[in-house]
Amino acid sequence: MSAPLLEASGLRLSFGAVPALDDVALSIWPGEVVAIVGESGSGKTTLLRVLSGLVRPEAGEVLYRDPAGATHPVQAMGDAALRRLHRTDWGFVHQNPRDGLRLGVSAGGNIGERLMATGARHYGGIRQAAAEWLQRVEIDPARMDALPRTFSGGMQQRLQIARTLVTHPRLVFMDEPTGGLDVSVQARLLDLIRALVADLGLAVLLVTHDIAAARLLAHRLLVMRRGQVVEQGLTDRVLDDPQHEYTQLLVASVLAA
Ligand SMILES: Nc1ncnc2c1ncn2[C@@H]1O[C@H](COP(=O)(O)OP(=O)(O)OP(=O)(O)O)[C@@H](O)[C@H]1O
Repeated sequence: MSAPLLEASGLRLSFGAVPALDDVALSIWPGEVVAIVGESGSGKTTLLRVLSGLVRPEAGEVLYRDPAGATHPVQAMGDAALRRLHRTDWGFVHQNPRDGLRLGVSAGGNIGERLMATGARHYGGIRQAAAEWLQRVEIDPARMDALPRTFSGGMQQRLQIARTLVTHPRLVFMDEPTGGLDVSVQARLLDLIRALVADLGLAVLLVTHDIAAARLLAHRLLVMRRGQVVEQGLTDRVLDDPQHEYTQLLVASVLAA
């Protein structure tokens, strides 16, 4: 009955002699969390950027299905339509919160701005929603008027997540959302992401080199190596019974670490 939110096929992109994407296909359904794992340089971030329309592939197609069920080739969308999509039905959580936040705007403003971009106008209502979202991501609403630069790295990342989710996107792209944080902070953030994803029924495309994070969050895994998907399947199947030699190495190196 349901159909994929996003369907990609035949994606290719090279940087010089390096094939960052080599005939990649992928679909994601509503409410599904798909992790893209692989070593550094395997093409994960490039794939996320192509899927979200930020970078154009040399070949292949990405189809976006809107809430009414109509499909649109992402690469043919104009800049304005793509920007609107990124503010409404899609969200993007960057590894570095500074890439997803406005540092000169208060914490509440960072959340409120997204709501205003989707048409909210009532100041009291926007402030109320911002306070609720701060609470939801475990930031004291009393910090509403503080600037994000006065926040710790973990708090900034939680604020970026609140700013992204406040407009209830159906699909969220996450690029190493816990990268660069202390291990204890990572664990707490992963738990928070897991709870929010389940509560909101979000579909998430998660890029990570952290197999434990993929195991915790993802229903399905894609393993990338040198621009190709070498293995994919349900998370537990791939991690407990890896078929491809490279996946076996990846899993073994984590277990040995
Ligand atoms: N803008 C660019 N210019 C030149 N080469 C690039 C560019 N972006 C990516 N590459 C190359 O494409 C390949 C894939 O890079 P990508 O960043 O997608 O890998 P990744 O799996 O996300 O790695 P990491 O985990 O280190 O972020 C790498 O060899 C990288 O050096």
